[in-house]
Amino acid sequence: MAVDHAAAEVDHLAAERAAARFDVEAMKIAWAGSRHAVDVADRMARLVASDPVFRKDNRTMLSRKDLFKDTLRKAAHAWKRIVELRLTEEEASLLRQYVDQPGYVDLHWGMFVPAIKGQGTEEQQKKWLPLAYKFQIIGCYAQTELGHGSNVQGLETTATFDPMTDEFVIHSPTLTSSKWWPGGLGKASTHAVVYARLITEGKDYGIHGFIVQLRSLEDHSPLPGVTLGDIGGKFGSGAYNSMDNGVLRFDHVRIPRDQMLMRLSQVTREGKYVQSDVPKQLLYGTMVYVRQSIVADASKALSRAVCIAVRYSAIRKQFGSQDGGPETQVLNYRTQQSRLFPLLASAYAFRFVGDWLNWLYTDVTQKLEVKDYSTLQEAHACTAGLKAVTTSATADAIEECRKLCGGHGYLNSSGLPELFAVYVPACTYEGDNVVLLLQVARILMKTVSQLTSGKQPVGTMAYMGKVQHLMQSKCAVKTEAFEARALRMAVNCAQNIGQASNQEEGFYERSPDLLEAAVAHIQLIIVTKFIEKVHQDIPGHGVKEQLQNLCNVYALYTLHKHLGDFLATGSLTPKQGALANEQLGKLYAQVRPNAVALVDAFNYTDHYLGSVLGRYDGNVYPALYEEAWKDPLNETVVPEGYHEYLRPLLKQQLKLSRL
Ligand SMILES: CCCCC/C=C\C/C=C\C/C=C\C/C=C\CCCC(=O)SCCNC(=O)CCNC(=O)[C@H](O)C(C)(C)COP(=O)(O)OP(=O)(O)OC[C@H]1O[C@@H](n2cnc3c(N)ncnc32)[C@H](O)[C@@H]1OP(=O)(O)O
Ligand SMILES: Cc1cc2nc3c(=O)[nH]c(=O)nc-3n(C[C@H](O)[C@H](O)[C@H](O)COP(=O)(O)OP(=O)(O)OC[C@H]3O[C@@H](n4cnc5c(N)ncnc54)[C@H](O)[C@@H]3O)c2cc1C
Repeated sequence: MAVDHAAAEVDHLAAERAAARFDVEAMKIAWAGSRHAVDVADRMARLVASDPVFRKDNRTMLSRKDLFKDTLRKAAHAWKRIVELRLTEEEASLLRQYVDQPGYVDLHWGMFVPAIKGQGTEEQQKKWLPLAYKFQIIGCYAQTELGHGSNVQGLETTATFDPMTDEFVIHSPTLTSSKWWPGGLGKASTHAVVYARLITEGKDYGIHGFIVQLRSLEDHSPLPGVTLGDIGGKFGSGAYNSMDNGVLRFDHVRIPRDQMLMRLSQVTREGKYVQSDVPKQLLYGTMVYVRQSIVADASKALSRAVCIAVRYSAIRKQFGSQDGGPETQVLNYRTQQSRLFPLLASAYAFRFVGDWLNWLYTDVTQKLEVKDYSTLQEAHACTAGLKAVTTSATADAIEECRKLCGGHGYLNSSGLPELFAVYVPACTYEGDNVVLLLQVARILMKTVSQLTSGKQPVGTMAYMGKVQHLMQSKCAVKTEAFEARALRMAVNCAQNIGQASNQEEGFYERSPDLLEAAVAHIQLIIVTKFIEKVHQDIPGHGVKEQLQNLCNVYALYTLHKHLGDFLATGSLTPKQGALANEQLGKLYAQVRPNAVALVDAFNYTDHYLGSVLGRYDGNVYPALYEEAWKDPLNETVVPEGYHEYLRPLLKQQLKLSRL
């Protein structure tokens, strides 16, 4: 009976796949970006999935110590494979992604190396990068302190130049100046890029980066004057606990002068501070780089959750049978569709805006090389804003996917609890989302204030130049409604701030509204980039149509969810709002037969998904049943503790009942 039932579920996914109205292989290419991208990702995913060292199904059952050791083992094994197989940078980075276990390597490659590349001189790069590339040193990014994370200018660690010895003295003057949070710092790193206040000739020049060795390269013990360790267990079982986020204190630790990252500014042998002719914000360049990669990462995390929820919703049946006929797949419920399909559309939306952001980042970097700083603000606003909007939406969506899977979604074996626990700090790290949106809002206010002086906004702000038209128009076209909403919200905020006695006070008072204006601006960017994508030539039977549908779903769902904004700003009439909702229902019906194929296009292996509910073959129930028995609690039939705590209790009850 159980076996028959399982076979029927497997057939269900086959039937879903057969019903799809587009070419899945071509959609894989549209999702990944090219045939090459599909092939290389597929190869790396299979390499990881087929290697027993990379097994991760027991991860949530490991103690913190075992989990950490497992992470070290996986990282070392991954490196061995990368070297043995002579993998390219692209292949190696994909391999690490598919290993799918947060660890020191993420910060080594993701922040330590980029910080040296972005802020080190050529000479410094020549010295340090080869060591890092060969893992002769392991580095992390030590910026945040116990007392300050968001307010980078408020950091307290000092780097005081000593002209007598030509050294900097790195010191933690207070408890709150202890470095706190850097990943890889707690147990693994030998070096760090440390951000500290540069003091020379008695003057504080603010925050600068320094390369500091922390541990002996012989026996890994902390160097004299360095105190360091792990900051303790974090949210969720397994999850981010594989990472050794650390604490670090310095007691007058000396480093040579040439370990200050000197691309942006220098200290001479005599102790003179020299500022290069580059904007000082380039100090924040590593954060900009990581924020853009976090946007690409959002679509990965979201698509994994959606893949699990869609496949399981096609398998799961509840109600709907009369006189013993088949029950309804929960995917057929309109409510399930209206909760799930916008998330599917968001995964595609974030994927494409992530690609565009990567293009923008590359373009800005090339301009910086030739000292063109004109697009720096645009890069900051787009990376900060998109990082904030996509990570918040993704964290919420993973939790929604858990609920969409009912009770079984709460099991670790569904993969969703761990995915959520690993993902949710993305709303905080690399800039708290609210803090980042307020940065976007500042730039919006600056842009609005310049409109009257005739300065034409450029890039993603260009629409604000159509101020006359957008403030008055009735919007018939979808993008125009998004533009009008964003602009009118920004202009409202600017007018309200203008009425305050001083600008800063006004900004502070209006910050909740500013946050919403920033979200509106960023959502406009996401919608615009999705539309631009579907206007491109996209090969493959039915692929463009599916993407067009998803683009409409994303835009109309966003519009529906924020209808209050559109109505309050007069960007849409209530009637248009109601029509949009009607339309959305029709679009869901078009997505329905394609849903399983649309998540197949992500091309994830079962290993990477890590979910019994999201299995490609749909064989969910036997897998769930089998998985339960693997829990250490089931190693014995009678639990440990029975003799101490259950038996005496039960015997006591027996005695009492005999009384
Ligand atoms: C396992 C899953 C991993 C998934 C990740 C996937 C991929 C990532 C790859 C690798 C990474 C690996 C693992 C990732 C895991 C964890 C990593 C976490 C690492 C960290 O977590 S690492 C610490 C990050 N910590 C922050 O993120 C602090 C946030 N806090 C700030 O960032 C600033 O502190 C701010 C901006 C709030 C205020 O700063 P402020 O007070 O100095 O500035 P102010 O507001 O006065 O602005 C003055 C002028 O600078 C401009 N401006 C500001 N920022 C700029 C920028 N970035 N670029 C260009 N211009 C900028 C303004 O627009 C203005 O311009 P103007 O003068 O023209 O108006
Ligand atoms: C898993 C994880 C990994 C990390 N890895 C690293 C790392 O490798 N290296 C590193 O240096 N750091 C790392 N960090 C630190 C991280 O970058 C900071 O935690 C982050 O920048 C937020 O700063 P905070 O903790 O000071 O938050 P706070 O700024 O203290 O935020 C607390 C609250 O105050 C609000 N708030 C703060 N300022 C304002 C404002 N101006 N206006 C309105 N509201 C405000 C925030 O919205 C939030 O609600 C990591 C953090 C985590 C969780």
